[in-house]
Amino acid sequence: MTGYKVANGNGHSNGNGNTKGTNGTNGHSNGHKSADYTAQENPTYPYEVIEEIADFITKGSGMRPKIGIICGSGLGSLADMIQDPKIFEYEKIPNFPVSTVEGHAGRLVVGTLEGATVMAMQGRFHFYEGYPLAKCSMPVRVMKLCGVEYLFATNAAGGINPRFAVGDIMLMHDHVNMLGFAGNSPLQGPNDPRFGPRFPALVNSYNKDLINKAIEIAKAMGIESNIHVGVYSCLGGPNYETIAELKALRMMGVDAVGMSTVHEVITARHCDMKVFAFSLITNKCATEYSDKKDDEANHDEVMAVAKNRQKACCELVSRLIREIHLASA
Ligand SMILES: O=P(O)(O)O[C@@H]1C[C@H](O)[C@@H](CO)O1
Ligand code: HPA
Repeated sequence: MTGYKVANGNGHSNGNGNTKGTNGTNGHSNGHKSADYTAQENPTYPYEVIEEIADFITKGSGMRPKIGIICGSGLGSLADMIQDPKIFEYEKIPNFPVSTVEGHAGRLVVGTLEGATVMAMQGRFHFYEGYPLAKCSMPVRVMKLCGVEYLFATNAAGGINPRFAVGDIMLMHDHVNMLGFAGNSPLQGPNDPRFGPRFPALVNSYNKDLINKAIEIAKAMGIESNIHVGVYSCLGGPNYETIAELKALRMMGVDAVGMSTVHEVITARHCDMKVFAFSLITNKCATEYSDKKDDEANHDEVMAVAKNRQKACCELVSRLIREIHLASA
C-alpha cells in the first residue's frame, strides 16, 4: 500500500449507507392491524401485510386490475391515459413507501385502459433512495394480490449500444442483474411459497409473444426504425456510470443501463406474472474517453427526452394493452 489509509469499516449502521432516518414507510396507522409493522425491522414484507395493502386498493377502487404498469422517469403520462381513475397517494396507502425522485409523482392510479382493468404506479422506488430491494419491488406483490397477471415495466435508460439513438425504445428481452452480482436480491430473506418458489428460474423472463406483438405495433405506428430489442442492466445509482463501467457493461452484452426495473421483474417472475418491459433511451452513454461535456448524463435531460417521447410510449403501451384485452375477451 502506498500512502493510502484504509479504514476497517464504513461506519454506517445500516446496509446501504442511507441516513434518511426513517424506514421510508408512510407511518400512517390507518386503523390497520399491522400498524406497528415496520419494514425496517423486517424488510421482507409478510404476505398478510401485502394482502392488507391489496385489499385497501381493491376495496377502495372496486376493481381487480389485470395489468400493472410501472411508469419510468418522466413517463408518468402512461398513467394519465387511464379512464375513470381512482387515485391513491402513496402516503395514504398503509405501509407503502413514498416516492422521493423528481419525475415520480408518488401515486397509484387504478381504472380502465383500452377496456382492460389496470393499475399504474406513477412513481417507483429505487435502491438509491435508501430502500432495500424487497421494499422497492413490494408493490409488484401488491399488484399480484390485486389480481394483476401482466406487468408492464418502463424505464428511462442510457443507451450503450452504439446503434441506439436518443428517443429510441428498447424492448427488454433480458437483463444483467449487477446488484445481484453483488449479492443483493429482492427475494433475499425467508421465502413465502404463496408468492413463489425459493429458487425461481429467470430464463425467458420477458414474454416473447408480447415482444413480438410490440414489434408489430411499432411497425403499424411507423416507428420500427426507433425500436430495438436488447439487454438492460440495473446499477445501484444514484450516480451515473463511469466510462470504464460502461465499457465493461458493453463487453458483457448490455445495451442499455439504468437504475431500476430488474428487481421488479425478478419479483414479478417469482410470482408468475407475465412481463413486458421497455427502456426509453434518454441519453447516449460514452464508452470512450473524451472531453465532451455531452458525454455527461443528467436527470434534466432524461426528463426532457421522456417528455418528448411520451406520446409514442403511451401509444405503444395502450395498443399492446388493447391486444391483450381483445385476446382475453
Ligand atoms: O425510474 P427510472 O429507472 O425510469 O429512472 C431512471 C434511473 C434514475 O432513477 C433516473 C436517472 O436519471 O432515471
Ligand atoms: N445511466 C443510468 N441510469 C439512467 C441513465 C444512464 O445513463 N439514463 C437514464 N437513467
